[in-house]
Amino acid sequence: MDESEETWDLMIFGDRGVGKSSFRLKVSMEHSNDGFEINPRIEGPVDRRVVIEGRPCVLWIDESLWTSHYALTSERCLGDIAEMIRRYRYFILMYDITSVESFDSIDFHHRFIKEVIQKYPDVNCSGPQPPHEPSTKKLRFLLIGMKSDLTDRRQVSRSQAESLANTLEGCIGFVETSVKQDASQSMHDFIRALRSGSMQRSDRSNTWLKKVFGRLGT
Ligand SMILES: Nc1nc2c(ncn2[C@@H]2O[C@H](COP(=O)(O)OP(=O)(O)OP(=O)(O)O)[C@@H](O)[C@H]2O)c(=O)[nH]1
Repeated sequence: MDESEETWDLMIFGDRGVGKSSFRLKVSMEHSNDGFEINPRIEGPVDRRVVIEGRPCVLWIDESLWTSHYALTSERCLGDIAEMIRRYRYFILMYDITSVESFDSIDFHHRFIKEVIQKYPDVNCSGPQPPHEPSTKKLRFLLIGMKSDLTDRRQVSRSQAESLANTLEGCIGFVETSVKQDASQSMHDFIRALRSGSMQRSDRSNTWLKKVFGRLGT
């Protein structure tokens, strides 16, 4: 890997059927003509090279596959889940705008991630990426309302989602998107916001970023 490349590792959490795989596939396909490496593999993390604000980076996007099993999960499985989660520092909390149940589950997914990381600080991660520090303070979340094209079936309003994003610890913003629009844009906005965390407040000309950084307290 080019040393000037940044790596952004993200994992998507959300109920079954909210659109996690579709989102990853869409981001993957949208970048297939960037002139960078093409990896059509959708099983396992999507590893995609992109250029954001003129700087090359690698998006490493995975999704949680255990969603429906959390409550039934044994201690041993929870350890395995912790091992996976600790390879990621950035999380997308995804719901479907046509499903209030999936929206109601967001708080649960958010707590689950933090609790698992706190409970298993010493898991042995032997995968391709080293584990991150077991600190929940640095975790960053983006709330995504998927299927925004299905407005006639909407059950969750934008203002409800904005309120939730404001209350979730570590959540830096909220966007709605769908496979029928540019899904990568939300990804890029998220990464721009994370990347600019070290910028001075006066550098932040973008209103959306101002909102985000106001929340980060930087
Ligand atoms: N209209 C519309 N349909 C979508 C969108 N995203 C996903 N879908 C559909 O929603 C269904 C579920 O999408 P998936 O991507 O499989 O959802 P998932 O969260 O990965 O589901 P699990 O793997 O079961 O957890 C599929 O039929 C998709 O075609 C979207 O933005 N708009």
